[in-house]
Amino acid sequence: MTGSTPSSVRSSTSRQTPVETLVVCEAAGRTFGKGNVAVVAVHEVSCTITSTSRIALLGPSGSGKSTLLQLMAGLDQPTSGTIAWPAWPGGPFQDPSRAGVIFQGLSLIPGLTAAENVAFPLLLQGVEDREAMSRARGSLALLDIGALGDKLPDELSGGQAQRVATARVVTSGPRLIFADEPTGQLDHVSGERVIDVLLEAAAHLGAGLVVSTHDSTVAARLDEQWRMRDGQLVVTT
Ligand SMILES: Nc1ncnc2c1ncn2[C@@H]1O[C@H](COP(=O)(O)OP(=O)(O)OP(=O)(O)O)[C@@H](O)[C@H]1O
Repeated sequence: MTGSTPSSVRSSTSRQTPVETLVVCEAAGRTFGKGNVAVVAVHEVSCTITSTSRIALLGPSGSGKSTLLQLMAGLDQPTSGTIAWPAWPGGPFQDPSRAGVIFQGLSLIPGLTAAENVAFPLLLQGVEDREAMSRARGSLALLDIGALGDKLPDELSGGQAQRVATARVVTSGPRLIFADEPTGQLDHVSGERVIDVLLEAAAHLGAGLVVSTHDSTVAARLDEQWRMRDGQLVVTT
């Protein structure tokens, strides 16, 4: 992206640390259900995410991308194998300054405006109201939706809500950013903008970034393209 570092991100502490291992999956698997109805969503995946990882996760619908992201974010538990977060032995759980997830579906808090939704994790971190709202509005502007700060989630289109969710994650300054098809509902220009913001935030925060996508143009923006098929990570380039 041309231009300066996001102000909302810039105001977070800059982390110029060496490469750090953030997630280690060892033969991790996730099976839903039991017996005849069991679905193996993720099968024996071994991989490592570091603070400099910029990974696109590709694969057909149902291949296990979302499930793997949820496992790596600590939002779900493997039914086989292990997942570890060396920097946080207790896991990144529920801490927006550790891991941030941009979900596929709607994840905004209904009663809060777009700006309040973005500011919310900052308030939880103890940032003062005015500062939190200012940083929230800065992030919304960065994603070209600065005019929507006072709208409620149900007044937003799917693509606008997706960008608010992106703003919320990058503003809270996580060390791991997981984005599940963050450009799925966006036109090309808006999608490029979202990827710009994610890459800049990851660089500034020293955060590992994993983006699941069906869009090869989006995938090409990331350093590595990982492919999933039937729950397995089949190619890592
Ligand atoms: N909570 C669940 N209960 C039962 N099955 C599930 C659950 N979540 C996912 N699955 C199944 O696990 C498999 C992998 O799903 P997942 O959502 O991870 O795929 P995906 O690659 O992200 O798909 P898409 O590209 O469509 O988002 C699918 O067969 C899906 O139906």
